[in-house]
Amino acid sequence: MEYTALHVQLAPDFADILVAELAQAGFDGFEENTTGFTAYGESQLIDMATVQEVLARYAAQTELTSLVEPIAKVNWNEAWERNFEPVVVGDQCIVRASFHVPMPEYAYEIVIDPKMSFGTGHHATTAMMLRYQLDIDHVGKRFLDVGCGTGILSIMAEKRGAAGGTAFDIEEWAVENTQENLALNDCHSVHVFCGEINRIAKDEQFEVVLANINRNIILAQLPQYVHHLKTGGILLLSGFYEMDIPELLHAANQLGLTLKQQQTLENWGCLMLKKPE
Ligand SMILES: C[S@@+](CC[C@H](N)C(=O)[O-])C[C@H]1O[C@@H](n2cnc3c(N)ncnc32)[C@H](O)[C@@H]1O
Repeated sequence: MEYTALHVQLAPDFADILVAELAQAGFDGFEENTTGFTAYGESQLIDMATVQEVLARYAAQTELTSLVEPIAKVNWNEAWERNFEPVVVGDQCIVRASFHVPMPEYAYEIVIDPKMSFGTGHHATTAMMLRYQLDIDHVGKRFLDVGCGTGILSIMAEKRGAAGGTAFDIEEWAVENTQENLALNDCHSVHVFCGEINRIAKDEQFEVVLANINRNIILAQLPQYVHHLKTGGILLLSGFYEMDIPELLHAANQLGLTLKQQQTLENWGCLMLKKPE
């Protein structure tokens, strides 16, 4: 397998948004440094025309330099061990890697070895999803984790007392990583598969649906999330920008959902929605 590394230097204000756009163009690993970041991805999955368009657009707005380099292999263990600091979410939860010292003083200690998957709690969208998971009742409930990445939201759901759930992702490596991280956290109630939401049985419903993906996928799949959500159930959404909230709320209202809470962090948005009884 061949990989591509894209080294980018730019003003920090633009980094998060650019990372999101590059992720949509096929890059799936990001390593921050003091002047920018390096994006990694499997060469054949990267849409280089889109990448060039995106870089040109950012270069017109801010000082940006970039260098594309083919690389044989990414040593993810080295990359994330260099960069992964434990991250505190709310005041009860810590997300750390397996090589950090245990921190049992936190009510929810989540151990993540992310490798190439998204979802360490460092990203604003994951952090906001986790914060809302600390607010909602999971006890005895079943959940659906759409786009599970590292599996972090499923781990939190089980630690919060959920009876079990289903997690899936379109990326095989994310599914493998979710399975590894579930095992690291002694979570055994989650069924994980590689694929899309249409693989969920038509009549299967969940009390909690978690989807931290992106604006376009959420808008396209919202009817399916609602279909698989039990009445009285909670849908948590993130992965979109603050400016997309009105459009997403409108779509959610059209489908009969009511807004319970909303939050924003670093220009990203997160919604807590309810399917009325
Ligand atoms: C922003 S990450 C979120 C990861 C994790 N759930 C979190 O909250 O940190 C989005 C994940 O969705 C996956 N994904 C993208 N499109 C998808 C789709 N149509 N169906 C399922 N997963 C998808 C990506 O591979 C990625 O792992």
